[in-house]
Amino acid sequence: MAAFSYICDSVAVITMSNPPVNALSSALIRAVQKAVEEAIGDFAVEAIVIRGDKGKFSAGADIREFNRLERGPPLVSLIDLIEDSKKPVVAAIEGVALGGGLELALGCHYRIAHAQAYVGLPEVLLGLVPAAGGALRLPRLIGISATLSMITTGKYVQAREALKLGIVDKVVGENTVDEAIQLAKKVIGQPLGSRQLSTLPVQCPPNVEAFLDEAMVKVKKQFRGAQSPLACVEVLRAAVQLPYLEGKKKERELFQFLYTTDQTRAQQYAFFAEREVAKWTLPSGASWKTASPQPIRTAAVIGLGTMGRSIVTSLAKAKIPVIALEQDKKQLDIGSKAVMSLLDREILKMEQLGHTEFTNSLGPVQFTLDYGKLRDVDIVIEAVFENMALKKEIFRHLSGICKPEAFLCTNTSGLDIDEMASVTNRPQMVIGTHFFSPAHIMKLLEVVHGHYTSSTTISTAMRLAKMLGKVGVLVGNCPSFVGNRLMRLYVEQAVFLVEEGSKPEEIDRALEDFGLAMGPFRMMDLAGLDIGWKARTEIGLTGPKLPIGTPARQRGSKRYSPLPDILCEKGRFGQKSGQGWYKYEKSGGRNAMPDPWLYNFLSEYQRIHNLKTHYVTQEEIIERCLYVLINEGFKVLEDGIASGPEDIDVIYNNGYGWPKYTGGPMYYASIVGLPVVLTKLEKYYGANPDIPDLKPSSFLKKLVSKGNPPLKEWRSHLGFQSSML
Ligand SMILES: CCCCCCC[C@H](O)CC(=O)SCCNC(=O)CCNC(=O)[C@H](O)C(C)(C)COP(=O)([O-])OP(=O)([O-])OC[C@H]1O[C@@H](n2cnc3c(N)ncnc32)[C@H](O)[C@@H]1OP(=O)([O-])[O-]
Ligand SMILES: NC(=O)c1ccc[n+]([C@@H]2O[C@H](COP(=O)([O-])OP(=O)(O)OC[C@H]3O[C@@H](n4cnc5c(N)ncnc54)[C@H](O)[C@@H]3O)[C@@H](O)[C@H]2O)c1
Repeated sequence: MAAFSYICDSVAVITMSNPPVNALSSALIRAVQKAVEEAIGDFAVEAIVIRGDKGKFSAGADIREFNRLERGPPLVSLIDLIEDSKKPVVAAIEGVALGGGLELALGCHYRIAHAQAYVGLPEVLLGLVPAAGGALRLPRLIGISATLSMITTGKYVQAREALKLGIVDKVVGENTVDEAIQLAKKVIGQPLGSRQLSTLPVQCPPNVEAFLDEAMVKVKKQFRGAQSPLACVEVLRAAVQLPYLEGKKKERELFQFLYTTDQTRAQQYAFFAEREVAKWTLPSGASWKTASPQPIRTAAVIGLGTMGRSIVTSLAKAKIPVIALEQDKKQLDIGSKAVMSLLDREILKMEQLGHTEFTNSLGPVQFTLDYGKLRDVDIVIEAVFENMALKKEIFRHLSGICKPEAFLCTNTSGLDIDEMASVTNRPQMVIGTHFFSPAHIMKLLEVVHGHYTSSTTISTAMRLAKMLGKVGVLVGNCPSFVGNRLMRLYVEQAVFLVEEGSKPEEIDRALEDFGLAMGPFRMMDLAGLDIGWKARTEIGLTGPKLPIGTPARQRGSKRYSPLPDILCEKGRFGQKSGQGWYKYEKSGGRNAMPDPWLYNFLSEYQRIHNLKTHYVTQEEIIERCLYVLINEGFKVLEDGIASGPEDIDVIYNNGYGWPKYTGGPMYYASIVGLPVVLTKLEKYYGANPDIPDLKPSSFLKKLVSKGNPPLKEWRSHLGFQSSML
């Protein structure tokens, strides 16, 4: 840990060093402060350049220090010291300048960035507000509107966009530090007043108060339930209404308030959980440290339906050349048009952000019907219909065609990976890569490890996730894997509650108020009710394979609701057919409206089946839908399908619209308290003995009997004997 300096001509170059991301720990802040003071006091120095070691400026305040009691020197006074310097200070930004890192750069008088660098104020993603002057200096530099968009979303802005916005003064392709030294030399002796951002007026739109009121309404709607985006708007209001020094006080107050909330603790947990899951380990001892990923230089995707087309786009965005294959000319034409339109949209987005060279930097896509073209690719991702016989036929075929080193992946939502692997000549190189829709946007990749899958294959699939900018989570092979296995029970519980007297919109509202991006009924309507119907028909839960005489609302000894099947039989597939659990303005419409037809239909259904309805409270909706999901999470841990609660939380936070500010379902359970979750499950199971999924899992019971240990200790109570990983 050091901030070391050298003098080049009359320019002192101060390097911040705290691997791996030069986080501004107390020790680093102290070291930089000392180096800056020395440079300011040194007669031989006429200008200063601040840079980060190993190609990274700084990822901001050291989050690992957040929970420590002792505090180092404040970052705020270091930044003030830099801004007040009479000698010009230039930030040479390589890699990242995030949070406190960007705030430090904003304290510098000039900023030069490498073309590949990113800047941003992502504090909101940790449940905080920028608190080292970022939300006060940035609007003085780029205006309220652009600052609002950056600090409420926490988005990372690439150098060229940062240049367009005015955050940096220059973008360079190479030698960032040399360029910064040249600039520093050039500006020696020039007045710095206009470069000291805290002294400038805030750039406001005409009716700024109305603008901020409107922003508050929008942010409340967009980030339902999250506190920190609202605090970001408040901080901007302070920037507008108060002189800089008073604004600083307000910024500090808001930070200190947020700092004590459950939301920030949950979001920090979620941040570290995402890093934790990348460090996979198998009971065999193989791990992310020992296994070597193989290079992925080329890829192929089979099937260009909903998923295939967005997987191709995701690969192209990561600059990986792709061969896209379909079953016949008609599907190939449809699929290739869809891919080209997705790629065009990506290019447009990037051009709008100032990336003129982006067009050349998408991976090339080649469309074909010819399997022979797949001979030399490094990896194939199959995304055809969810049908085992078809998938096996394709895997058998690929096995004969692809080079022996090629990895064979399936995007199945939940079919058996081992069964597919068994028909190939390389079962150790077969793996599930379960993308989420739309694959070029959603951050999650569930990496499904089969019985035969080698550690090299796992390592390569996890590397693929990283190359695509996704979070890869390694899970074991069981029907529906982790995400969908839990989701099925949650959705089923919601449907049971409709049978019992609730309405789809009441259930959606309760769960959306809890913070989920979309309630279960709107989600089913969006995804298409026919998908689940097809799957249930295939396994004989409904349709012609269902044995004659099976009671309508029972399968074996378990309760079953035929409601979704009946809606499909009536052609109500959701948005695509203009009606499902809701009605829509037209087929393909998105505006979900409660449907009086459904109310009549439900009353009739309840009458026919002689169902007693009751008033379903918001509390019951939340508890039954979420606790059944959490209970299954404990079973997944018990079965060794996920290696820890963090894996489940990362899956839900990134693939299912779970509100990150509650940390994820397992973290949420730990906050509610496991004894509470257990008691409620016992109560609901007692009232519904025909819903065995409500029966508390033995792992949950074990944890309660061990005194409700904190989440980070759960793994130690698991043992590895049942691990499927
Ligand atoms: C009134 C009081 C005043 C307070 C002042 C407040 C100042 C400010 O406003 C608050 C902040 O800056 S809040 C901060 C705002 N900043 C952010 O939110 C930035 C968050 N960071 C990121 O977005 C990504 O990590 C990067 C894009 C930097 C690198 O991505 P990548 O290349 O894919 O790599 P990776 O795998 O992601 O990370 C590698 C390792 O680095 C670790 N680590 C990372 N950042 C850290 C940090 N700040 N700290 C500590 N550690 C940090 C990470 O855990 C991992 O460690 P491991 O032991 O190996 O597991
Ligand atoms: N739709 C989702 O939200 C989603 C999410 C995750 C995973 N999945 C899984 O992804 C897979 C694909 O799902 P989808 O929704 O994209 O299906 P889809 O029906 O939209 O597309 C499947 C495509 O595969 C093509 N295809 C069929 N047989 C083929 C063959 N022999 N050779 C080449 N192409 C062939 C079809 O022409 C079609 O274009 C399924 O396994 C599904 O379970 C779907």
